[in-house]
Formats: sequence, structure tokens, C-alpha cells
Amino acid sequence: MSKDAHSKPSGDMKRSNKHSKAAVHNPEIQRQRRALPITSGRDAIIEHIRNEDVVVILGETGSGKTTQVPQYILEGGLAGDAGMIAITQPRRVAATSLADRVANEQEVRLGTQVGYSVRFDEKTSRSTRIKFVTDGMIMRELMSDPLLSKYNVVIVDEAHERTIRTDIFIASLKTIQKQRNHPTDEDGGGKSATKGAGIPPLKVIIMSATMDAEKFSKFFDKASIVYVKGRTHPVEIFHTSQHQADYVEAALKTFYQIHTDRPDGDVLIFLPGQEDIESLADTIRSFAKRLPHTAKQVLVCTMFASQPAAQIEKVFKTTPANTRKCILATNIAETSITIPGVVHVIDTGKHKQKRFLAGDTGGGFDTLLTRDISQSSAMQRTGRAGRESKGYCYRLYTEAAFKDMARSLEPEIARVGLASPMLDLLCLDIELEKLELLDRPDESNVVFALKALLFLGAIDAQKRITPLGRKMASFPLEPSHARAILASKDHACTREVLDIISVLSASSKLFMDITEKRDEIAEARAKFKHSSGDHLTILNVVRSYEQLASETDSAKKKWCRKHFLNEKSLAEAMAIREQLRQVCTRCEVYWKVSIGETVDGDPVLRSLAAALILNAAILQPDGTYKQAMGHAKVKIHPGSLLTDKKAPAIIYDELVYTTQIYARGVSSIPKSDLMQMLAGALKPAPQ
Ligand SMILES: Nc1ncnc2c1ncn2[C@@H]1O[C@H](COP(=O)(O)OP(=O)(O)OP(=O)(O)O)[C@@H](O)[C@H]1O
Repeated sequence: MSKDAHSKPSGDMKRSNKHSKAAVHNPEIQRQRRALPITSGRDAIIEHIRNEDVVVILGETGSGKTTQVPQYILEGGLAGDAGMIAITQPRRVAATSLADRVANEQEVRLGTQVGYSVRFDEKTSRSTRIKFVTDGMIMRELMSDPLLSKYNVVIVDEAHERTIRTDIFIASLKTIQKQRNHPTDEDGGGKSATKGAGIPPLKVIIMSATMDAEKFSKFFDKASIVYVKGRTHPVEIFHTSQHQADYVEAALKTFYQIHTDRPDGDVLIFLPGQEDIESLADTIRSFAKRLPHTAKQVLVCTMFASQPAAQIEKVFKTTPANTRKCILATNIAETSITIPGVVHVIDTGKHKQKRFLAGDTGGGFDTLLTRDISQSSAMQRTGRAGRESKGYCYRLYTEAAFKDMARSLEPEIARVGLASPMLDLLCLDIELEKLELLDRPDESNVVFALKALLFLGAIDAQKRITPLGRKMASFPLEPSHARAILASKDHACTREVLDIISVLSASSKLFMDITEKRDEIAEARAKFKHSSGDHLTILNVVRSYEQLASETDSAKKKWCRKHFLNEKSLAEAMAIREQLRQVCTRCEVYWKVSIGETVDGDPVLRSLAAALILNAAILQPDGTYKQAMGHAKVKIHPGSLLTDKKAPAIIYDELVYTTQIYARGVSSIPKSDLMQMLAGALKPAPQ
């Protein structure tokens, strides 16, 4: 970093610094900044961005792209005097931790010149110039500001992850650029081209470590590609000599070895999901308890999407003296972030991947499958070591297995359900089918999503969004869940439906399901049980939990443990409910409307059924269930209250695929109601 950049902040920076009295000058951070490999390319990067509308920046993990490029843009005056720079991230933990780091580097208080915006949390102010934002939140911003007029520069980070939102966002950026940068061109967005007149041009930067740079460059009409060489510190990579069938066991053994024989430094272990993380965390904790007091101690931390943010933050805290931190994480720790202290990375080579499983004759559903990662993910995981000093990466697979991995992950748009992104786009008057995308989704997935939106009343037969669809899109929820809330208005039970949907939207399951303890669990939960099934049982749990409002946290936890309920999930659901109540108020849905203390849950089930019409199944003479709107045979999950009940017609929250297709979160509804709904589903949507 040249001195110049520090001694000539833009006028606006000086202004914002006034608000940042809490900021501390930290010479060590400034030294680290100057030592980053990207520093030598600073002037070239600034020149490219100054002269071109789109720049693709490729660099190794840890070279400094994410933290430095937005600062170069600001310091180089490329965002104008007051324009903002948005930098998108696929994950919230990356957005918040990076904003914190960049605020420190800029020596300002987080939320002033540097801020962030993630779902349910925002730290920005009028002086914010650099904003880290999740791709979901920037898509929401598009709804109120379709030309992103407050941003002069948008940086899409980790573009190689190819999340569906990133892909759609990149496509939208291309359209916005035509409108803002060439408002008078014939092809500059057609009729709407003039919309962009008067708004400063938009610069777009696409960044990643290991992506197919040519593809992005071509998409943006041969945009320049800038390569940033080098990484801060080397990482030594080890592969196993043989295939490891039990990756959890192999991770445990590797951790023991590191703790006894390898250099100091914290350990980050990548595992596919929460269950593996929790079971390995328990084992390592009991190993740690048996360590003699004189030995180096072990502090276990976990990191997965459904954890409350405060718990995830613990991962970033400094490790106490004479202790080795062991962090067990899913791929939420894979890209962008720096966890201070991590020297060793253990990579199991597995992750959970959301996949849309198309049925044999039309229908389909999203499910999570444990899969091998790609080479690009393996490189990202390796890159989490060697960020502050030399690092080590222990891959629990052979070198040959690494070579056999796909180069990069299949884009999400090719493998997940599309109803939700299509609805968001329709709010912007954009049809996914007409959008110029990096990769096109499968035609059958598009048709299935359109069918779902039509049945939910979100679009009409001409594929136009309905007023109901617009309201559905205002909720940060799957369209079906939003539909249930809106249907509750007609059945005067919004309070109850919000309770249930909040629990269903929490990232972990409310009901613990331990196969060997199913009888004990059923007994402990008997008092919540509702004969119609799981949804009204959830409602009974929420009602009982609310009665504990004045109790201490530990009393609430004890109560949850006694009933085999997941306290984290209930606490998260209460926070989500608060947000949803606010959205309801904005949409003129009065959330206080309630069925009261009554046990008659019919209005609630009717509201849910309106939303879950595609998730309905009918009992067959042979005792199995068949989807009402598809042809898949489904079984009720053994964890459901209705598992052996043979209800004639059911609705369910989701299908999960293990050895067969199971319906989870199941309630029984009158078959006549279901038939009536199916018959009415193709009639024009209620407005
Ligand atoms: N929170 C932090 N604490 C300590 N050092 C940090 C922190 N954040 C960043 N750094 C330092 O800055 C370096 C560059 O980080 P940056 O996120 O900009 O890299 P990157 O090129 O975007 O890599 P990646 O794509 O892997 O995130 C890190 O390797 C680390 O040395």
C-alpha cells in the first residue's frame, strides 16, 4: 500500500471520520494491510476500475481482494464524493465479520463509514460508504430501488459459488448497467432505458478466487480480467493415503494427532452438517475434560447456519492462553472469512447440498444430500489456513480423489426449486425465463415453479404477478409460508399461523428426534399432542413456552430438555415471529387476530392447507400415500405424530429423501376439503 492512499482520503472520508470517535489507530493492522499480496497491484486495479465499466478480479485465497478492493475504490475516489460501494456476500457471517475488519482497517466505528446489512440485522448510517451485504438483502433492495441508484460501485464477491441469488443478481446488474450507463442506447434496456437517465453510471466488479473467469468476462462482453498473484502465507497440504469410510472418525483421529504432535495454532474442521458437528463436538469435549491440567487445554466451538449469531461470534474471539481452539464448521466458514488463530484445517471433503429432486412424472421437491465437495471448495477450505502465519491443511481423502472431484460446483440455479426467486423477480417485472443468465435452469424446474406459484395464487394464468403474489413477496419466507400467513386473514387466526410458521422458519427442528428414545419422547410430549398432527402440536408447544416468559433462561432450557424440545429453535422462532409481525403490520394483516384459547384448530389447518396444496397426499388402499399433485409415493416420517395413523388426507411441510421419500411435519385434513381445494386451485387467484 502506498503512503499516498493513507494521506489523501477523499473529502467524504474526512467527514465520516468525525463520527467515529470510538475508532482506534492500530499500527499492526495497518502493517498487515500493507503486507498483503494485492498491495502491489493496487494502482493497476484502480486504473482498470477507473477506465472500465466491468472488471473481473481473480486472486488466490487470502490475497486481500475482499477487504482491500472496496477500500481502494473509496480511497481512489472511484465512487464519487458521496456514492456508495456495495460488496455482496453469499453468507451473513462473512458480511458481518468482513465489515468489522474493514471498519478496523479504516479506523472507523462499525456502522459509520463501513457497515453491513444482513437479514434481520443492519448496521449502517447516512455516512456509510462501504456496505457489506448478503445477496438476499441486495435483491430485496432492488425491489424498492430497481436501479440501485445509491450505489456507484457494486462488487460481487465469491461469484464462483454461483448461488441462485448471485446468478440472478449478476444478470440484473447487466440490465441495470445498460439503463444507467447507456440510457439513450436503443438496446439499453428498451423502453425502460430512459429510467437510468440522470443516475451516475454503475461500475461492476466480479471477484473470486477460483472461478471460471472467462465465463464472467464473456457474459459482460469481454470484460477485463485482473489476476492478483500470491497469498499471504504458505499452506502445506496433506492427503490421506487411503479412502476414509468414516470421515467423522478420521477427523477425530487427525485432531488428536494435531493436538499431540503438531505446531501450535487453532484447528478448523469442515463437516457436512449440524448432526456430525454436534456429535464430534461432544467427543472432543469429553477428550478435553480428561486432559491433565498441565497439558494444553482444548476449547470447542461450533459454527453452522442455524446457530444464533451471538454464538457464532464466539468463534472469532481470541483463544485463551495455553488453549487450542477447535472449531467445527459447515461450509459457512468456507469462503471469505478469516478466523484469527487458525493454523490447521481438517477437510472431510463432504458438504450438504440442496437439490431439487424431480419426480418421475412432473412434481418435485428440495432436499439436502451429503455430497463430495468440488476442487474449488477444497481450495477455499485450504485457504482458511495460512492467513496470519504458515498453515497446514489435512485433507481426509486421497490426492486421486481430489483430482476426481468436479472442478467447481454445479450452479445452484441448475439444482434447486425456483418458486421463491421467480416470485421475487416477478415483483421487479422480470421473468426468469427472459433474463439473460450465466446458465439456464432446467425447463421442468421452471414449469414446476410456475405451477406452484399459480396454485398459491401468486400469479395468474398469464404468468402475471397478482396483488396477492406481491404481498407474498414482502415476507422474507418461502412463498408457501407467506401464503399461509395471508390465508390466515380469511380464517381469523393470524396469531396462531404466525406462531407455527415462525417455528417452521427457524433453522433447526423444534422436535428432537432420537430413534432409540421415541417412546420416552412421546410420553414427555403427550400434553402438547393434538390429534390432527404436528402443526397444531407445534402451536400447543408455543402456547406453553410463552407461559414461561417470566422464567429465567436456565428454567426455560430445563423445560425444553424435559420435553425433548430444541430451545435454540424456539428462541429463534420468537425472534423471527417479531420480524414477521412487523411485515404483517406493513401489509395490513392484523397479527393480533386470534382464535383464542379454543382447541378447535380447523381455521389454522385451513390456512395451512391453502399454502401446502402442493404438499398434500392421499392415503391409498395399500396403506401408502401418494402426492395429490404429483405421483411420488411418500411415507409419513417416524418422527411425526401421525406416523401410524392412516389419516385419509394429509398435508406436510417437506419431503426428505433417505432410504425412501418421507413426509415431515404432517397434519391430517378432511379429504373433502382437500378435494375441494384441488378443484378450485386452477380458478383465478383471490386478489
Ligand atoms: N478478521 C481478521 N483478522 C485478522 N486478519 C484478517 C482478518 N480479516 C482479514 N485478515 C487478513 O487479511 C488477509 C486478506 O483477507 P481477504 O478476506 O481480503 O482475502 P481474500 O483475497 O478476499 O481471500 P478469500 O477469498 O479467501 O476471502 C487475510 O489472509 C488475513 O491475513
